[in-house]
Amino acid sequence: MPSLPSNQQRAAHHLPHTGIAGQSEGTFDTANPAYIRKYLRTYGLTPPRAENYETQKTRCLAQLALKQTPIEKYLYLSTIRKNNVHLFYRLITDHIQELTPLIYTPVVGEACQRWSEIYQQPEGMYLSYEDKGNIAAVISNWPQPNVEITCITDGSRILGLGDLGINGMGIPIGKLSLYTACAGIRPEATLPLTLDLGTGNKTLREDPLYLGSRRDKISAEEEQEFLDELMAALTERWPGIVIQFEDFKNPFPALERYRHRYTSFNDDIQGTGAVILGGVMNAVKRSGIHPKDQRAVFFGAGSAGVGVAKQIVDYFVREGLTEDEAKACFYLVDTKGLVTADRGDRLANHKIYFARKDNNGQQFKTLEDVIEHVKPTMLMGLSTMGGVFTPDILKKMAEWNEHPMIFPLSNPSSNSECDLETAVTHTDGRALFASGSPFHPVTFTNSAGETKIHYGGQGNNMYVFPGIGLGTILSKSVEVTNSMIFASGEALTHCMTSEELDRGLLYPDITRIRDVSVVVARHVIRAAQDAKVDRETGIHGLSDSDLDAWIRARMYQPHSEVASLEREVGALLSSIGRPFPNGNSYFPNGLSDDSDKNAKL
Ligand SMILES: NC(=O)C1=CN([C@@H]2O[C@H](COP(=O)(O)OP(=O)(O)OC[C@H]3O[C@@H](n4cnc5c(N)ncnc54)[C@H](O)[C@@H]3O)[C@@H](O)[C@H]2O)C=CC1
Ligand SMILES: CC(=O)C(=O)O
Ligand SMILES: [Mg+2]
Repeated sequence: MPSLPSNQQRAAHHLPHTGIAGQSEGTFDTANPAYIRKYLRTYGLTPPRAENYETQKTRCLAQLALKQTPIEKYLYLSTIRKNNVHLFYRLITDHIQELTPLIYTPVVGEACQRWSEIYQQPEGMYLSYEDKGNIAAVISNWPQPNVEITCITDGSRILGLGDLGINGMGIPIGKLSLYTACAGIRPEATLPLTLDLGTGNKTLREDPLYLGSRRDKISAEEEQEFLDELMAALTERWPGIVIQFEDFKNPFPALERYRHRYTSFNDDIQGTGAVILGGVMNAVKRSGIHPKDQRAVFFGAGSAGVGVAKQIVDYFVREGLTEDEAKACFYLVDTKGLVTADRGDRLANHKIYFARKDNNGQQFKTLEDVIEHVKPTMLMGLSTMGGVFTPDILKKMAEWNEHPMIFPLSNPSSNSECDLETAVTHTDGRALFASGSPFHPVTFTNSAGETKIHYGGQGNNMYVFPGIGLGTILSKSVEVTNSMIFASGEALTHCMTSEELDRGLLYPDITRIRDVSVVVARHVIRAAQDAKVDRETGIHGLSDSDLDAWIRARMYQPHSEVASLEREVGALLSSIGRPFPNGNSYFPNGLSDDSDKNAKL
């Protein structure tokens, strides 16, 4: 007769509660019925009543409401994730719109600024420059055996907040929480990773509470050697792992070096490029202006600015423009003004592609000058400079365009180049608007006396990276190709409902993000198949609806965790000829099988 699992087997199945994100496995879930608690050996360790999800949620939301500050709310939610990971994800998925700003931008920005001050528990892995030569050994300390995706930062450019060193850990944790909440990647398959490679932030280095090394930032060559060892160590331990780079100050060299060698992508260049591509495709359609007549001013010519501009070039080329014609639609601006070939400074490599050569020796120093010169149809903000899209600039955009595209994309909210209300007010309610961080809807009466509620789109890579990760994992792709990235952004245009279009949205309603991630993942899988980088060949012949169903069946559902535990225990009981217990009451006869005497409560 098959025996009940030994304590060791149970322990392996339900890893001990160490406080690492994703590890609590619902062990102490107050929704677990008594016989499950007995199976898990947690009977008596939680209050007696087995409650339903709604009751749990009511309590959590009431406790959350009692927290006074955003950081208190952030910490409260982190504690729930630590104590009961499934409850955390039930809360987030059921209240995605209200709770995402607390675990992601904008509040994660403040959490990172204060990370060493508010630190309470381990939630990810830290690797230091001193670990060079031993990275594989350190990685072997990560207790979860089956990691499928990691998000890595060195903290050197956290949102628009600058170099925060290891305090940037909030970002990998927040991003990976969204992989789980939005795309159903199992929590224990995610690894938040922060590199302690020194920091150029002197204030942090001198802060006695700072939890990272006091060294100055290592050189680019040292960083490359470190990353070479890290990439090899990660794939050695978890072959097939998807590696997402996030919030590095200069991410271009690593992207070029690893994109064809590892299953990796850069979220700030590629994920942002894709998500804004999706919003721009919708906005261009709405504006009625053909791509050849579009003129785009990008305030900010860094990783995100260049990544976004390049994706839109690809889109314009697909719409019939030559690459030169498409490129000519873009005017990039950095701290020194319009990026031109003859500006007199040595341009960083990533800017050279977009450097203007048609300026006849004239240089344009300020955003206002560039705007007067270009009279753009779209204005993108990826500069980290809050409030630079002034009422004057917005009024001009509305003078020149029936539907000006205004995309202040810098994070967090305080760095947004303008807010929704300012954009709506100074364009007489005609702006096509998307921002990196969310803004509340605005009610506005225009000059014709019409009153309308305006909803800003959230042009944030969170609409695509979860689906990119899911599609890449499920298709077992060896590489994340440009075509997979483009497909993820284009997928967003296929997700809009007629009701969302009527509301003037450029992005699907965030409450539908899990459905959206399925569509994004499907498009990513199809692109991987076309590029022949996938290894999951069994799904090649599936129709779209069958592929969607196949994807959904593989997504983690936090609402099904108790049920799946019940199935597990039920199968175990029937295999040893025990009746399945009725209701939540009591485990018949206790777990007193001879093979596992200690299991008896
Ligand atoms: N909405 C989204 O999904 C995303 C938003 N972002 C946001 O975009 C911003 C920029 O990120 P990255 O491009 O990665 O940073 P970056 O540091 O690579 O680039 C910043 C760019 O802004 C320019 N800039 C800075 N101050 C300026 C000033 N006073 N005047 C003119 N130009 C100025 C810099 O010259 C540089 O070209 C950040 O706030 C980040 O949060 C980044 C990725 C995704
Ligand atoms: C959203 C994001 O990735 C950023 O602001 O860096
Ligand atoms: Mg980022």
